Amino acid sequence: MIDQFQNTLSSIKGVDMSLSGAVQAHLDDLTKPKGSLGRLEEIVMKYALARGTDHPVLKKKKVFCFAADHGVAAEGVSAFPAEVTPQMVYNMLHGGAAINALASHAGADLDVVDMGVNHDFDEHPALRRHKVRKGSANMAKGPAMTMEETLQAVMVGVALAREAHAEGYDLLATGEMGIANTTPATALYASLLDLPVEMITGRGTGIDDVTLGRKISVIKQALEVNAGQLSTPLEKLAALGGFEIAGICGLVLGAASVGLPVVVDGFISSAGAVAALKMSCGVSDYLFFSHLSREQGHKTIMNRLGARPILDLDLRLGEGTGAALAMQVIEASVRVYDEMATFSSANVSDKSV
Ligand SMILES: O=C(O)c1ccc[n+]([C@@H]2O[C@H](COP(=O)([O-])O)[C@@H](O)[C@H]2O)c1
Ligand SMILES: Cc1cc2nc[nH]c2cc1C
Repeated sequence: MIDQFQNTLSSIKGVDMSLSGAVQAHLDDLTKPKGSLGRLEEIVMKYALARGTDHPVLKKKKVFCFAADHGVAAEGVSAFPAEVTPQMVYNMLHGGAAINALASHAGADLDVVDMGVNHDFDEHPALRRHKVRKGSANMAKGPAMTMEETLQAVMVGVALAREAHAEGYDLLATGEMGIANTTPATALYASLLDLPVEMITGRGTGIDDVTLGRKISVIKQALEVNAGQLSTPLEKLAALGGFEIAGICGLVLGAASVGLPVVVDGFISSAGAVAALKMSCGVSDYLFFSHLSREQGHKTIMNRLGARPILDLDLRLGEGTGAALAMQVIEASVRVYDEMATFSSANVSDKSV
């Protein structure tokens, strides 16, 4: 498994920047003052470079919502009980979650991926069954996952990205569902980006002050207990992550390895993406951070990465909701690039006075 993982990393190549001249020339030839479509121009440039063409197409889109449970939930770090994880998976399979509405609005397909939910699910067309274990171990007492489990979960994400590429998808998005998962996500950020725990620990599903204090202590304890096994990004992911976070990390790596752009959802998805970035910096050419989560710390983390998320709507739900919305902005960027007239074709003067 480690060989497959290393092969994935070595197949990630940065984009061919030599295409940027042709893309910029087309953008500047469209009937608008230069640069006046602002970040839409930046977005279509990134999308075109990731796709390796100055005639990019964006038709097929898919959101992967990775679900898992977390042993650290037993420390009382969430406002909701762990049973909500499988209950929300059923809600998604029945079409009743926010991500169902927003993926449908974006014209994106939705796959729910069971990476490690503490429940046995029957087969369902929208459910991908890749359970590694029925929930991670409590990271406050030891590593959340073994190295073998971590690699297995990462390689599930890689395989899903490659399958989507083979099926002709143009753009992928991450999402997640997992009660307590802001706790491992925060521990990962603290370790991967060397950020103070207090500064980046937030209220997740809506915890009170007492629970917030406990959550901070639990994260610090996890960093201490696992201190001996935090040398590489993969070790950090194993000790402090979770099955859905590892799946997201794999989806990002797999997408980058086949030249497919991927839209990263909020606080927890970004942790999987940051793990992938630390494993291979070439990944950044393929990543769109969809939105700035309301979750405390996300702004600090985005600033640390030098990333500017596409949207800022005070979302803090996860599931892939912000990513589905941002897919529509990316699609809008590609459509203006593709559909607008040029100065010469529309007989509009391109000279400013
Ligand atoms: O994506 C976000 O920015 C986000 C921020 C806060 C909470 N969540 C969601 O809420 C759950 C985790 O919150 P918690 O309090 O149980 O750690 C999990 O199911 C996430 O999808 C998601
Ligand atoms: C109801 C509910 C829905 C969610 N969706 C993502 N995380 C969630 C957490 C809760 C509690």
